[in-house]
Amino acid sequence: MRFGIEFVPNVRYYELEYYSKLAEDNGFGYVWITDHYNNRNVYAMLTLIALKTQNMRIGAGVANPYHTHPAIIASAIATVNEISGGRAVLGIAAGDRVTLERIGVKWEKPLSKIKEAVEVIKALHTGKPVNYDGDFFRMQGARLDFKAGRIPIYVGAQGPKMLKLAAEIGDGVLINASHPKDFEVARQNIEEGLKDKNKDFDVVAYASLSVDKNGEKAKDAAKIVVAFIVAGSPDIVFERHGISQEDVMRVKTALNNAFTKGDWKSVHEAVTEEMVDIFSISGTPDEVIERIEELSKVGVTQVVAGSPLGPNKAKAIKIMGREIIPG
Ligand SMILES: C[C@H](OP(=O)(O)OC[C@@H](O)[C@@H](O)[C@@H](O)Cn1c2nc(=O)[nH]c(=O)c-2cc2ccc(O)cc21)C(=O)N[C@@H](CCC(=O)N[C@@H](CCC(=O)O)C(=O)O)C(=O)O
Repeated sequence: MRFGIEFVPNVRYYELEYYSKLAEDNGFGYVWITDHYNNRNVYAMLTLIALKTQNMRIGAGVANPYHTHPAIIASAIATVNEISGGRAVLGIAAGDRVTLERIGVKWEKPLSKIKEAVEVIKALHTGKPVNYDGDFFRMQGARLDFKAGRIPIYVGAQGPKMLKLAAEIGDGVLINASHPKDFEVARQNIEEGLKDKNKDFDVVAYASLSVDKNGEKAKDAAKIVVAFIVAGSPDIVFERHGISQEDVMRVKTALNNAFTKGDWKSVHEAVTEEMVDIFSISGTPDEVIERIEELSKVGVTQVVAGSPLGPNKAKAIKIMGREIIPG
């Protein structure tokens, strides 16, 4: 099992630098930085981490070809690859529709857009001149004037068609999920995409994780993040896990109250223990290990620890290093 960690660059750069170094010192093999226009720039942060770490693979988790042209993504991640001595990985996905529409980006045809973007990026990374005539992207003799090196491309995917596409075109897939049931379903689409392809493929559980010696404290710390995941999840996931629409609505209403009236306590009350179990990997080190073992049984090959990591971030990273990530 590989272990990664996700950071959202909504903190000062020196905090991100500290936590990334701490993660490397505690055995994490991958660090993934999210990409939203309103946060610090993903490539600038990846460069900072490249300069401050030695071994961890460092990735955009995830870029999108809506607010950034794939030629720029190709160049930017290749630059990080050069700076890091060949440690870059690229995560790419359709982007967060609400965030993109806030900056007037027309968000349509995500499957075709991702397929074309990955084709363009791969072509540019060969170093040869690229001619490409797609529905979204056109290239006439485009070429990077520096060596990109071999950069694995992972696709962020939740839905069946995107999961299949990820397996067809990618080196791995980043799935925002924490429960084995979701990976059992995803695996069918992945296997369909992998058919007659002879390649290593990294199935990544890009999960909300919260660990502490005190399991209840850990689960409680996960509740706000879980509330956002619940609010953004499709009905098919609630049906799969038997979560009632009433419970979902209670969370959405509570989140709304939190934003309008600052009442975050009601969010904690609306998020059930069951939701924490389904939408996060939370609890004591033993409980986290148990879930990781369950995920491994359904084909997960990398667990990425996403927010909140624990009631205390630094302590949680050290607990992961000491008690969860094998020596
Ligand atoms: C678009 C959506 O794809 P999805 O992969 O299921 O979900 C989208 C999310 O993965 C996407 O929003 C990601 O960008 C979210 N995301 C992040 N989004 C960000 O903006 N920034 C991040 O840093 C980020 C990190 C991240 C990490 C892991 C991860 O899994 C996702 C992450 C979907 O609806 N897929 C359907 C296909 C929809 C479809 O058929 N579309 C047709 C027609 C649609 C039309 O007519 O417009 C088509 O594309 O041609 C499916 O897979 O079945």
